Amino acid sequence: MIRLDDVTLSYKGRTGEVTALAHTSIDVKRGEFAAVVGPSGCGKSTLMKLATGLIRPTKGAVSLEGQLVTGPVKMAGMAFQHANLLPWRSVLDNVMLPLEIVEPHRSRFRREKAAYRTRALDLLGVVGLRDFADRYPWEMSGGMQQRASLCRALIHEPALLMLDEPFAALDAFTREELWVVLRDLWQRLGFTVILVTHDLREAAFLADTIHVMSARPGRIVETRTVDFPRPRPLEVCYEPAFTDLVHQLRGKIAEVRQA
Ligand SMILES: Nc1ncnc2c1ncn2[C@@H]1O[C@H](COP(=O)(O)OP(=O)(O)OP(=O)(O)O)[C@@H](O)[C@H]1O
Repeated sequence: MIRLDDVTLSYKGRTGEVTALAHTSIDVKRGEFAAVVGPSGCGKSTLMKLATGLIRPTKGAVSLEGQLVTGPVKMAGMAFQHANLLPWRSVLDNVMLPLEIVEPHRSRFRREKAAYRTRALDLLGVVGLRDFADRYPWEMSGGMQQRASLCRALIHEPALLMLDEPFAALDAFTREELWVVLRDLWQRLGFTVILVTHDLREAAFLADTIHVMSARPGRIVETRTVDFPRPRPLEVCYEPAFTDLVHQLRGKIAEVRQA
């Protein structure tokens, strides 16, 4: 589905060149849930920008469905640490925003507004916000806003969902609720995910594959397959095998931070 082939990315800053990623290769299969973890500043956000074509690699290649990525990709939905909902639009209108921008929906949106509205309401139903569709973002908690932001990222049915620390600003209980929401959305809709996170438990609970990155210049130093059976209940997080995996990941990150 998406491949980074021996990618290096250097930023040209005022104080010279900064190599954010060096010789990074990653291959995410269609429908796979991949997580990327690593120390602060290791280039996780850079990897997301490369994968969605927002920046071009200095060396190496990025391809999506076998096609070289040369500009911003349309088939990706994105969500970030802050929900960034527009305060003057209702939750429903926020969720429908990409439909007003992304082709081919944009051309159809006016004609088929009722059908799109039904799709948005269905999606809000899946994340438990059906009754809040007419509310405004400032009337909702951070967790509710992040649920709406996930719906907005998925409304145009992207094949690829890119998540950059989407739950980092939430308290521990809300974060776990949102893990379950994301797990259920992914199981129901079958999109491919790349999740960037500092939270090793989050990666271990949600992902099929975890890529561990080294400190700058970032590179993938380890890829782990997570084979806890699905559907995974939250209780899996209290099993010894889960705790062992999280400890091993933590150990690896500590090792590469010191390297
Ligand atoms: N536009 C830019 N110009 C120059 N340097 C940049 C630019 N964007 C990022 N960098 C540098 O590249 C490195 C990687 O940045 P990036 O944001 O990808 O890391 P990150 O792993 O997402 O960080 P964090 O975990 O702290 O969010 C950092 O050292 C950063 O300072």
